[in-house]
Amino acid sequence: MTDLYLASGSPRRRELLGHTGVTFERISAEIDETPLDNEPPHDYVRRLAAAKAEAGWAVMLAQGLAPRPVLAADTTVALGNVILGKPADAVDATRMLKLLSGTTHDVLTGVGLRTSAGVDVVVSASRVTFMALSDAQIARYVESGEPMDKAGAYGIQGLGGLFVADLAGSFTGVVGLPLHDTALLLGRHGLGHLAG
Ligand SMILES: Cc1cn([C@H]2C[C@H](O)[C@@H](COP(=O)(O)OP(=O)(O)OP(=O)(O)O)O2)c(=O)[nH]c1=O
Repeated sequence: MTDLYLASGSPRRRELLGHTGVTFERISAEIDETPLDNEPPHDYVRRLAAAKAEAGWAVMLAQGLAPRPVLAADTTVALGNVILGKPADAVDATRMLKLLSGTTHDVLTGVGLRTSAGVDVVVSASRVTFMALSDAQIARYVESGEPMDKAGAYGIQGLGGLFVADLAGSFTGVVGLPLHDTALLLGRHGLGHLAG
């Protein structure tokens, strides 16, 4: 029997979730990802992870699907209190990469699990240090197209990994679904390899 629904369009999240030992189906859940005025990044990812899980739960009910827990996640890059989401275009990606060049930033991933008891959220926080990037290196990277669907305009699992001089935290959290924290969250609800 299927354990849960994954409210995410991200192929990376689908692949990572498979490692936790749950069986799942995908469900769509679209939400407004605009940060509130002066919203701290930690509060923002927590709110979005919960909202995505709630949105998935609402879709499940509206479509009359079999009731199951709904898992969702949100990843954001934070430079201090500045939230860097997915770049709007190549110019925006270039702006973000210039901000990250030669600095250390936080990558926060919130994971929400909506059950009939409510929504349970965990946040994984990692610190990533970038090498100093030249304008030519940034231009070539933006040209590759890799930054476009990723928070902070880079993918640590791809070419973006070349820029990462140091990582403290969860590699899978940076990619979009922290395996350890997600498995513990699922385990608390009796699901997956870390249940019981
Ligand atoms: C920093 C970083 C982000 N990312 C990705 C993870 C997320 O997919 C994306 C941030 O966008 P999100 O809004 O978290 O997720 P999404 O829109 O891709 O998918 P969903 O349907 O679940 O809402 O950035 C990487 O793949 N590698 C990285 O190194």
